[in-house]
Amino acid sequence: MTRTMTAPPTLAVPHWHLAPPGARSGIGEAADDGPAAPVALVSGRRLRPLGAYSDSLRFVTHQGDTLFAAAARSAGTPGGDALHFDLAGGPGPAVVLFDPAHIKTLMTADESVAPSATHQSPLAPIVGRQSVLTSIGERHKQQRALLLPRFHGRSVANYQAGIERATEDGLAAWPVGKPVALADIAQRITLDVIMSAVFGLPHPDEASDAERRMRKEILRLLRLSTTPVATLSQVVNMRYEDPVGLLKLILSRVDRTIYRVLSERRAQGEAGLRDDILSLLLSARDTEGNPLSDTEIRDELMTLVLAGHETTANTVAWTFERLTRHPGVYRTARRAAANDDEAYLEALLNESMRVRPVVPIVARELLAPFDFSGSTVGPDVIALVSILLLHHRDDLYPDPFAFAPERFLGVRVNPYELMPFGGGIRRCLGAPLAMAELRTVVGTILRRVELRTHESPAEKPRHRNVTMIPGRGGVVIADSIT
Ligand code: HEM
Repeated sequence: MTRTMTAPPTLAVPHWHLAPPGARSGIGEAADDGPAAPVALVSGRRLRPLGAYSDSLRFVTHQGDTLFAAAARSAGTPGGDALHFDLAGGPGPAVVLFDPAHIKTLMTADESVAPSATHQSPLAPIVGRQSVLTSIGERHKQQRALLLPRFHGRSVANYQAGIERATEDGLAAWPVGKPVALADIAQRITLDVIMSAVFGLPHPDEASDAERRMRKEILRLLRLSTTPVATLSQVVNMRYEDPVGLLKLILSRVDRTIYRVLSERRAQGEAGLRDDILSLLLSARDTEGNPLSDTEIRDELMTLVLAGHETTANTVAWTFERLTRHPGVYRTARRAAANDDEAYLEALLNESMRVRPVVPIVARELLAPFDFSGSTVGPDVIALVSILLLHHRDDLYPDPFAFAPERFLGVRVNPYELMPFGGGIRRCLGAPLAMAELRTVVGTILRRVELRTHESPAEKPRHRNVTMIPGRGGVVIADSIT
């Protein structure tokens, strides 16, 4: 991608997602000369617990608006290519990065000085502390090495038939002529795919009673997590490593069903071993020959099921939320899908994940001082990579708020300029599976479903745990399905 600089920013709307296609973000301006001075996003001014909590809540619920406004304010000032803040009740002092050079420094740093901070994320109390997502160091390396082969190359090809079957089922259940939240339809598809990868179920109908109950409880957990009470519970849980309050109550129901599935499979012994991830975990041994405990397996399963389906489903929903508001792009995409134009489909998915990254932020812990363009940051600071801001830099993406898949045609993507799957040794484990699902689900919908385009305002992004999802689930109306 080329860097070009033009006029000052014109993002004159209260919410970033309503910015017109020609608006500039202001992010990516060269700094004036002068000593680098970190720019405060939230100052230490408000030290009263209530003020701190309202800042935390605003950051959780309006992350994009907060960051875009702060980044535009500081753009072009010395040190303005990073934002600093400190939210009491949150992770403590933090720096927000959105410059590819800073991000590369961070992502390629040794894990001993910049480990993942996922164990402090809102997901940690839910998935537990022993999973590939939340562990660090040697344990993370082992967990990742164990699981990686299941999410790469040939293994993903093995899931293809399941992805196609789940997509067919999803289309069959889609009512014509009625508004539907595409996230719901896509979620059923991606949940089926990940459940069969994890639990080896050829079809949901063939699941045992315990497995069906577990699926139901997981769906209930997801539905509850969209409510305002859940957002509040998320803020409350930021202070604790283990779940408390409402979250604890909800999780204990889900956990009971997971442990029931585990004991069912353990009881089946050799006969219970299938070609699935649960079997892999049940037969795994650590360096001393000990099997994984039930809690360790539970944490891993919960991680894979949660990380593995909601993200993908909401990427499908965002893709069509954008397409139905851009009739010209939608027509081009349908033609491309009908002609099996894989390059266009890939560019479309890149553009969709650029403008609406479902995981808008990833975190690392700075255990040593880091130099970001002359500002020394750390130790003991959380570095948050704002994927959302990175993806809207004027210098990398001219007209950053426009939805233009062709910008990615014939372009070799730089991994520090487009990073919907994060980066470094913590890059999304399931990215190849996610891409396979997205190609099939988005491609099939483009080919077989005629969607009504419309001019209603963009859906408001809603922040749920670590994800940014379409506020209404990506509402679309199918005029016909063939
Ligand atoms: C479009 C869909 C998806 C998106 C946008 C996405 C995004 C991400 C991101 C941003 C991270 C954090 C990376 C970092 O810290 O640098 C991550 C981690 C992870 N994702 Fe995904 N993901 C998707 C689908 C999946 C799927 C299908 C799975 C399947 C199991 C999965 C499993 C994981 C796991 C296990 C991790 C933790 C990796 C580690 O810490 O080593 N994700 N994902």
